[in-house]
Formats: sequence, C-alpha cells, structure tokens
Amino acid sequence: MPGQGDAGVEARGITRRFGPVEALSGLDITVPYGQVTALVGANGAGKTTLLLILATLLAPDTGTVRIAGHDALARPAEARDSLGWMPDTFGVYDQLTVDEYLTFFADAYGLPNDERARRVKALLSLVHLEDRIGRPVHALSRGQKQRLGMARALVHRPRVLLLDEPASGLDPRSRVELRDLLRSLAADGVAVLVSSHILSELEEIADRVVLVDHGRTVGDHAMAELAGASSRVRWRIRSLDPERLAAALAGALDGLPWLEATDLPGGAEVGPLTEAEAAGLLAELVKAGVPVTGLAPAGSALESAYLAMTETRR
Ligand SMILES: Nc1ncnc2c1ncn2[C@@H]1O[C@H](COP(=O)(O)OP(=O)(O)OP(=O)(O)O)[C@@H](O)[C@H]1O
Repeated sequence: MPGQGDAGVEARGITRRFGPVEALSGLDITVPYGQVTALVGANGAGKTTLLLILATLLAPDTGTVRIAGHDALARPAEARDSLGWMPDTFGVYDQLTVDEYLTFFADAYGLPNDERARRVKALLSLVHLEDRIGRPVHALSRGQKQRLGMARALVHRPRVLLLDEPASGLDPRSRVELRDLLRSLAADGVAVLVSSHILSELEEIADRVVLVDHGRTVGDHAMAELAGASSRVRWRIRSLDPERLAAALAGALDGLPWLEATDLPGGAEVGPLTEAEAAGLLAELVKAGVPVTGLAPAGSALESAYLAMTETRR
C-alpha cells in the first residue's frame, strides 16, 4: 500500500503537562508501515496521553507529529483521514443499532453511498458481528463492543491504526482473531501501533516494541533482537519431588543473594538468572539428587526486557 511519509507515525520531542504532572517529557516515536509496533510501559507512563496526541484528540505542549506524512498539529483533518483510532473505552451512540453505528461513521468519513452498505457488512463480518445487525449497540457485551470499535477504526481503510489496550475485554478466541487481523493489516502495509499490558500476547503480534517510562522513550527494539538478548529471566523448574527441590533451593539462595524462589504446584519459579546461571543452578540441583524434570524460562523475552527496564528505574 503506498504511504505518504517515510513512516506512518513520526513524533519527536513530545511534551504534555496536566497541571503539575508531566505526562510526556520529550518522547520520540516512529511507527513504520507494514509493521505492528507495541507500546509498552507501566501504569501512568504516558501511553494513553501519547495515543490521544497521535490521534489528534489532544494537543501536545511542544513537539512535532506527522501522521502518514501530514503535519498532525497544523493539518489535523488530513491526519485524521489517514488514521484509525480505537480507544480503550467505548464511546456513546448507545441508542443506535450496530449497523447504524458503523453507517454513521462511514458517512462521517465520506464513503460514497453505494459503497457504504457493502463496507459496513464486510466490516461486521470481519469482526464476527454479522448476527448483531439490527441490534442496539447497548445490548452488546464489552468484548463485542471492543470488536465493533475495531470495525469503526477501519471504516475508511486507514494507513495508520492506533489501538489503546484493544485486547482488554476480549475472550481467548477474539484475542487470537485480533492478533490475526492486526498481522494481516500490517501485511497490507498499514502502520499499526498497539498499547497493551499483556506482554506475552504482544510478543506474538508485534514486530517492534517501544518502551515508555515516565513520559520518555527508554527502548526501541525489534522483537527478534529481544528474543536473542541474554538478560536475566525467571525460570520454571519442575521436579518429581517438589519438597526436596524447595529444600535444595533454600540452600542455593545463600550463594545467589538476588535470587527469589516461589513454590509452584509440582516445582518452583526462580530468578532472575541468565541462561548460564540457570544451567549452573540445575547442575547444583542434580548434584544434590533433586529429580528435576523440566527447566524453562517463565516469561517472554519482552517481559524480561520490560522487567529489566523497570528494575533499573525503581
Ligand atoms: N486528563 C488528565 N488530567 C490530569 N492528569 C492526567 C490526565 N491524563 C493523564 N494524566 C496523568 O498523566 C500521566 C500519564 O497518564 P496516561 O494515562 O497517559 O498513562 P498510561 O501509560 O496510559 O497508563 P495506564 O497503563 O494506567 O493506562 C499519569 O500520571 C496521569 O495521572
């Protein structure tokens, strides 16, 4: 899909205050076309504030924002034509039916009359809500509303898609479908930016991750690069004799003072340890006669990168 500008989103030096709170303090972000970029950070890090600014719904105090090549601050209407926005909470219009709701937005985006009905039907089928046609929006469940919100964001075939916690109300099947949908949009050339706290899920969706902390970008990594990083992670140990494992780990804790161990059914979780440290611990356990049946990283590479970032910033 031909895009304007080098990337879907290019924002530089964004600052935004709310009274005494500096929500964003010089944040930079680039969201390339054809990729899913994950926006990750602790509660209050500034993710929603950033997404609202990129969606042209909130003005920054300083900085520049380009959406599909358009200056979003000087020409917000042009930027809006190029972007789809899915907020974390669903808006109003509860009295409309599901199809009236989408038709309203198709109309607002200036879709030609003869295309509107077809587009609405195709979108409802895309988010598996065809059987809700004619039903009021207020009768939808939270997850169904999320899916309708996704359809709304796609009405005008945007080249840039911004999603704030899109998976939060979804059941497991809908999450898988959301993942597939975002991957296929990226494959079509759309620049997708998605914020979420569900790191394991993002790892399967995203090509890149931008880590935000206290209103600043503190990391920008390709997911493949993170997977190869040898950072300390937590490890899950399975044992035929969990009690002996717990006793042996209690001994090991003296030699590895930073190590924390948590009992799990049938084993324990320990960490943070590098791969080499985990192998060393395993050798100690085997030497102590503990029947170990499994040793595997407990979290994802993204989770490790995130924990490493927040560990140093506490
Ligand atoms: N309208 C507002 N008025 C005052 N303070 C605000 C407002 N919006 C955000 N803030 C503050 O700005 C900071 C960043 O908030 P933001 O909602 O962007 O964080 P977030 O990363 O999206 O958090 P979460 O993961 O909890 O959704 C927080 O300290 C928040 O309290």
